[in-house]
Amino acid sequence: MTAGPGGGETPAMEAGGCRYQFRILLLGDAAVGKTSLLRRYVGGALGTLAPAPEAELQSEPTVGVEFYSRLLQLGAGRWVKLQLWDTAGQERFRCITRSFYRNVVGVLLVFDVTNRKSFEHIPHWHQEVVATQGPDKAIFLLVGHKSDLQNTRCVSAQEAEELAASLGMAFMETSAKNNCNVDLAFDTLADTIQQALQQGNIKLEEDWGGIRLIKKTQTPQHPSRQQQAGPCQC
Ligand SMILES: Nc1nc2c(ncn2[C@@H]2O[C@H](COP(=O)(O)OP(=O)(O)OP(=O)(O)O)[C@@H](O)[C@H]2O)c(=O)[nH]1
Repeated sequence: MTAGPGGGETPAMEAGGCRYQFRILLLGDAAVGKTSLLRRYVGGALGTLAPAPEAELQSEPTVGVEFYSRLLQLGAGRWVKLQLWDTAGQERFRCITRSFYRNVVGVLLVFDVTNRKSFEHIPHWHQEVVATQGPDKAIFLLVGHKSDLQNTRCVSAQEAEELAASLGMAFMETSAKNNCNVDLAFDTLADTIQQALQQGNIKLEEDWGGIRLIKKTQTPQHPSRQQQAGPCQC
């Protein structure tokens, strides 16, 4: 898989078009690193973020939901637009973030490997989405973030893998600081969604925004970031 910057059209895009849009949500407790992970992924497409000094990672708590996008080539000239929704982990924004659960096809459930509570809350985050969407609608990936902090880790990879297996999803560790597995996490989720779509396990539905067919003219001009307090209308 290769990723494009979301800007200028490549020959592959011209040939294959950007046919699908996958909506992907990042969920997890406050300060687990969702925004940093997402910015690293979107920034990586532009080639502007080399492994960064820690100061570049720091971000203000997310207010409501923030939107990003990135183009991704899944092979054979097939491009998808990933619409990436970064949610606030703070409880006071929960009513806003919940309104976004229904129209997503992919969810990165993020915990901080140095924060046990954030790991223990993962089944709750998972259940919130499943209760809104019904089972087997969204594809989940469990992400143990801040893997660079080995000395203060309090969740082992093995127990995270066991939790992921019990919830029927894959598990991966990432670090925005070291740029470890960041692309791999998003690309793996997108690839799994694409396969589910091809196999008919996930279907396009008119009244569901998780996957959309989009025209070439609707491809994003730049990786973008917007902030909204209500559901996206596009
Ligand atoms: N060591 C380390 N710190 C990180 C990493 N990713 C994020 N952080 C730090 O973790 C803190 C929280 O990061 P955010 O990206 O704002 O976390 P968030 O989950 O988006 O937080 P909310 O918006 O409040 O839900 C910041 O101080 C980041 O610098 C990482 O990979 N390694």
